[in-house]
Amino acid sequence: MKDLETDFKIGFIGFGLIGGSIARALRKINIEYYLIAYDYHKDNPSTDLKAALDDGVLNEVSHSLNDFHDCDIIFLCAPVLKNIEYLKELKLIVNPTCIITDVGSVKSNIHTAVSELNMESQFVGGHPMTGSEKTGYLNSYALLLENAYYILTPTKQTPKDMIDLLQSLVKKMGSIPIILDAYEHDEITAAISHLPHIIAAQLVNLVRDSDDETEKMRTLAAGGFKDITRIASSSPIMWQNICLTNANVIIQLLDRYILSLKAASDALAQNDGDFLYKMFDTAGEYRNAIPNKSTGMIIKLFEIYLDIRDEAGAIATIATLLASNQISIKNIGIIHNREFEEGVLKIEFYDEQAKMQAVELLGRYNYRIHERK
Ligand SMILES: NC(=O)C1=CN([C@@H]2O[C@H](COP(=O)(O)OP(=O)(O)OC[C@H]3O[C@@H](n4cnc5c(N)ncnc54)[C@H](O)[C@@H]3O)[C@@H](O)[C@H]2O)C=CC1
Ligand SMILES: O=C(O)C(=O)Cc1ccc(O)cc1
Repeated sequence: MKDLETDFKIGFIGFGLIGGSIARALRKINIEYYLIAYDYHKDNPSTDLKAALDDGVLNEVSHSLNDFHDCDIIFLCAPVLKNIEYLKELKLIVNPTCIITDVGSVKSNIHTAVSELNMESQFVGGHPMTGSEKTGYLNSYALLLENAYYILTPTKQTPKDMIDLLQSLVKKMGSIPIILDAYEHDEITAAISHLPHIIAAQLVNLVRDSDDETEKMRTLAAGGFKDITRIASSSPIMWQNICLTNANVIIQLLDRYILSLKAASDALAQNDGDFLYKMFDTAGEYRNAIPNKSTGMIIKLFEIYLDIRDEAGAIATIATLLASNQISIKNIGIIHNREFEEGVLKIEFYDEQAKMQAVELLGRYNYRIHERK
């Protein structure tokens, strides 16, 4: 087995937010790695993959899986049902020493497929516990992986040197590797990830169906609603695949959740103040104890809120000030609903350093700045 310093050839099948972020992180680890991605679009080549070639993140884009025959590692980064479909073909192509890993949000299904294909000696399941509702290479960035837990689910037959190598690579990407059993993984992620995505989607659908043609609900939707429904903007195909492949575990939790909602409804009907108080109190206590910084499934937002004068050119002045100090803005916009956020202008930066520089600069110009803790 090669060590991490050598010139690996690393393949990607599926190259969006997660595949792109991993490739960017690998490129930072070792400029010599040869990174190749599969383009499954037969007719019109993917613009994302072209961009990655132009950026120097990828060395090669190929329409043929045969070009992956000499890969040292292959990352499967497509929707979970698609990842499984590639195993059979890869088995006929790759060397037995090639580590095949995936990044899918469900693990037991791919382990079952790997075992049926007798590929256990070269497979290690993977799942970076980080991400966002955004998709595609253009939204990817190496720092996405930093300080995030990265779950690895080796099989009983995965050689130790393959597990060690992948663990080292994960660490070098800035993530924190954790080894878990595939079934345990699926129970945990059903509760903390899969169920919340269903709840967020159906809550948004409920509001959408309750709104009338004046769309007051949509207009007035406040911070709390937006906080708990951000993930409703996630990729429909990705979440359809996740739900279909972890259905049994999700159903059990969903049924318990429905009972808990019924209990809340009964408490309201019975004017049961004790129940309602306890419901909010226990939830708040647990929620407040979830680590807020650096690790876990929390996307890192580098944003600030500013009070600005409601006059022409106010935003342009700030944008110019930042640009002339080489501080790039990722997003900028007025917050019309001030129920939650203080300040009316929201500015998002690419990283913590840019945010700190902006805070310092705008502070010097006497802008009132609010940071969300
Ligand atoms: N989005 C997130 O926050 C996280 C996603 N994951 C997992 O990562 C995987 C990829 O998700 P993202 O990168 O977020 O999605 P994405 O939508 O950004 O990227 C998926 C990529 O797969 C490609 N693709 C679709 N069908 C394909 C096929 N048949 N063959 C080859 N490529 C195909 C798409 O063109 C796209 O480039 C999924 O399995 C998901 O469960 C894991 C952790 C976090
Ligand atoms: O956007 C978020 O907060 C997420 O929950 C991202 C996410 C999506 C899927 C995963 O398997 C892991 C993380």
